[in-house]
Amino acid sequence: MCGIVGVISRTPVNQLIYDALLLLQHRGQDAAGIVTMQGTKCFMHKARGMVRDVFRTRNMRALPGTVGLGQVRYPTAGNAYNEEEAQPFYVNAPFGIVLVHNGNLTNAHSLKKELFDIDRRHINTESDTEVLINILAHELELAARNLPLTPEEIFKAVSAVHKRIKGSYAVVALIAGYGLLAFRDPYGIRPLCYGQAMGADGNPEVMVASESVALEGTGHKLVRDVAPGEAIFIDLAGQVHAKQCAENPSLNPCMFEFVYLARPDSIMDGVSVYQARLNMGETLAQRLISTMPPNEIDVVIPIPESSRPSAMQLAQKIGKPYREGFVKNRYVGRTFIMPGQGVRKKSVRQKLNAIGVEFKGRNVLLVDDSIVRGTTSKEIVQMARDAGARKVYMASAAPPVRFPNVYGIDMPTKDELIAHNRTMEEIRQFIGADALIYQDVAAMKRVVGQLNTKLNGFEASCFDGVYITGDVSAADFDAIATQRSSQGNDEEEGPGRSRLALQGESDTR
Ligand SMILES: O=P(O)(O)OC[C@H]1O[C@H](OP(=O)(O)OP(=O)(O)O)[C@H](O)[C@@H]1O
Ligand SMILES: NC(=O)CC[C@H](N)C(=O)O
Ligand SMILES: [Mg+2]
Repeated sequence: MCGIVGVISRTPVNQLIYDALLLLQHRGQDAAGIVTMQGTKCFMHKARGMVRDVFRTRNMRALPGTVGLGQVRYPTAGNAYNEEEAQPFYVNAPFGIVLVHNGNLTNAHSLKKELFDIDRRHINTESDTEVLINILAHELELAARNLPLTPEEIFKAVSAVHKRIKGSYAVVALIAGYGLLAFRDPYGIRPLCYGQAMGADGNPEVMVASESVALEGTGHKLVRDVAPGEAIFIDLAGQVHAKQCAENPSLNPCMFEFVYLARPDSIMDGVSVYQARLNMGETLAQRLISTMPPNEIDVVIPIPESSRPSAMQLAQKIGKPYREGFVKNRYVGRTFIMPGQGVRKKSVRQKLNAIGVEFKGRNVLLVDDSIVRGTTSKEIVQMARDAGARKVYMASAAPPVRFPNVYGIDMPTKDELIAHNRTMEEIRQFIGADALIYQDVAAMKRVVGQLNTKLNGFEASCFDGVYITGDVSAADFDAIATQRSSQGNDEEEGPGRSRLALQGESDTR
């Protein structure tokens, strides 16, 4: 889950894209990049780090033009430390294409070989996005017959891309001299929406983004989500052309977006993320009431940040006070999307600190949105005990995460998941809680699904083991897991340099 954005305006877009990326920062903390286009010339700046660290005044000045796109990266292929894998990617032919991608291709390894052997294209990084842009370039080359390039030809190329690539992808691409292309995989796994605003000169401006919060926060009005399999092409005059390019599209957004990834103030595929989290809290409360007497609980405490809506609703439902027992250091990013277990573990303690008075002598119910590797829960339960809690119960607003994810969440192997091959009792012992309660898979799907009856289902493979695209082979799983683990994502940054420091450091460029 990276954050992507693209915009077509009549006035400079560098600041607008920067602002949108800041609003999408929660989707990727490892690298950021922007490309703008003036005439047919493209300008790019990308580097490792958070948005505020990557773009300095002089970088912003070097991004002229009224069309552009940007990305914040959370790697699911390749390596967090490789600057060359930061997005956007660029190919010079045909026309000049710049592309940003959120998702993960499950057949990147075989496509890479096909690109070299048949299409005569060389891929120089481990990034699946480099594969994707080359497939698009190849298909656009075949589809474009005469100049000028038409939207129909572009859509033909996207149809061909859908046939070749597998996995999840929300894409924004800039075609030099023509405009902005956006498309979404046929299952609608990763989110993509677009909106409009009156530009500074009174002309309409169109923005495409991963989440509606990026549109809203930059003064754009959400028009709609891009449909699964659909492509939209926005020409340089700001006119939006749209076409369904997939044969059997079906809307199955990633459940983990609603559980954790997205911001609560976003509306995704017609579902309010905030409401989804409230509903999960409510149904978790019902489950709790039926398995454990609420009277044994003195207080409900959320594990900041993402669990707050669920914890609040749960507390209200069981009639117990909701208290903020942990303070979050606002300068530490999200731990789950940090690369490497070592840094994730260290970061939990640096990110959260207990307020003793909320724990002392009490039976506390800690609520998190999800328990994935158990890094957070294990630390937090101990912190609650250290702060004087009598009993520490733990509740997860999502069901156990038992299966790897291959669609854009970086958990490619079963063994890293705390709930894989462990009984409830074993998980409880691992995290050290006095009791442990999880959401139920069917209940979660029901209470989120009821928020938009037009959804065909969810991509919820990490919870139920069902891979929605139905085409992930054992070899694909192996290739993805091997590729990730061979990339040294757990490596230290260098003498004395922690990842945390890197994320917040200022530089004097
Ligand atoms: O079991 P784990 O492997 O620890 O993963 C799950 C935890 O990670 C996430 O928090 P994170 O700190 O990333 O972000 P948040 O501030 O949005 O909650 C999530 O909200 C859980 O707290
Ligand atoms: N999380 C994502 O969407 C990652 C995009 C792409 N697979 C990368 O690793 O850069
Ligand atoms: Mg959390």
